[in-house]
Amino acid sequence: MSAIDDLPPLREVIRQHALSARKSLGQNFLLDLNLTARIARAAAPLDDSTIVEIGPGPGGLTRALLALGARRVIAIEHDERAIPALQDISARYPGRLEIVHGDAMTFDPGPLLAGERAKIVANLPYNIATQLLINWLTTEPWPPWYDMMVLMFQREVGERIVAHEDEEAYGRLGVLANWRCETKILFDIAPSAFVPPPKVTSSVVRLKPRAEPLRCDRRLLEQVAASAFGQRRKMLRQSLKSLGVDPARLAQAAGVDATRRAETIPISGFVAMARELADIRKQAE
Ligand SMILES: C[S@@+](CC[C@H](N)C(=O)[O-])C[C@H]1O[C@@H](n2cnc3c(N)ncnc32)[C@H](O)[C@@H]1O
Repeated sequence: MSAIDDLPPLREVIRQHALSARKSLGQNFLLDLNLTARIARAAAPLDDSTIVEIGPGPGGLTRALLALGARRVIAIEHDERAIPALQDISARYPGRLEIVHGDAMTFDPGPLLAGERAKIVANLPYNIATQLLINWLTTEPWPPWYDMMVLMFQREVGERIVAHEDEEAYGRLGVLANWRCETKILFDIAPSAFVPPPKVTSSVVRLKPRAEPLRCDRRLLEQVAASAFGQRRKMLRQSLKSLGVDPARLAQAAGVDATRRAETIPISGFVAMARELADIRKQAE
């Protein structure tokens, strides 16, 4: 019997449903239910909450979320082989698990949530993890439909998500993530905890949406960050040329030193430049 419920151990579930891991689906399963419970607890309080889980696979994290009290779990899984295993979990927790056989890249949970607040919790498939996060971070309107995200990434991606100015991992992802959310790496998980083990260590990251991020146009902020970090070793007066405006004028109007490099500019500096870019482009119309 497992630590968290009276369902069969995950190794048995995997054998029973012939769920041999597929690399193309980013499948690295977590079989230790104490670890999945630790991830689920990071999204506390779970009582009364609705969880959107991406990629439940054989259901280790799903079981932890339900056993720890999540009122409703909407689980989106691409691999049809996992659906019967998830149906067994649903039978153990009647009315609390909704299984969606679909692609998280295109699935919109809006209609299922019908205005209900939710949290996103997932051990993400690494091949699409960053793109999924960007999709959630660029959701409009803001504040978004979720109150919290607790997500597992390769540690290198986790470091980019939480990075601020003057840190090596600081880049476009850090600007976007920390502009809109408070971010934190909670703990690491060693490759040996997974079946099959990935090549690198994983990190569990929590992101809490800011109610009022510094005001600017999200698309322009992304453009400025992409342009500045596209040539991260160059001064802004060079790297911002791709925006099609005078970089020195833009930086000066934003109160930013154009001889500095992208990696030294705080998020407030990028926001200021995005706002000035909007003004300069409007004047040019
Ligand atoms: C890293 S595994 C995690 C499995 C399970 N949650 C665990 O912790 O053991 C990623 C899961 O995402 C699923 N997946 C991959 N691509 C997907 C997609 N586009 N949409 C939904 N699920 C996907 C995989 O089939 C797999 O079950």
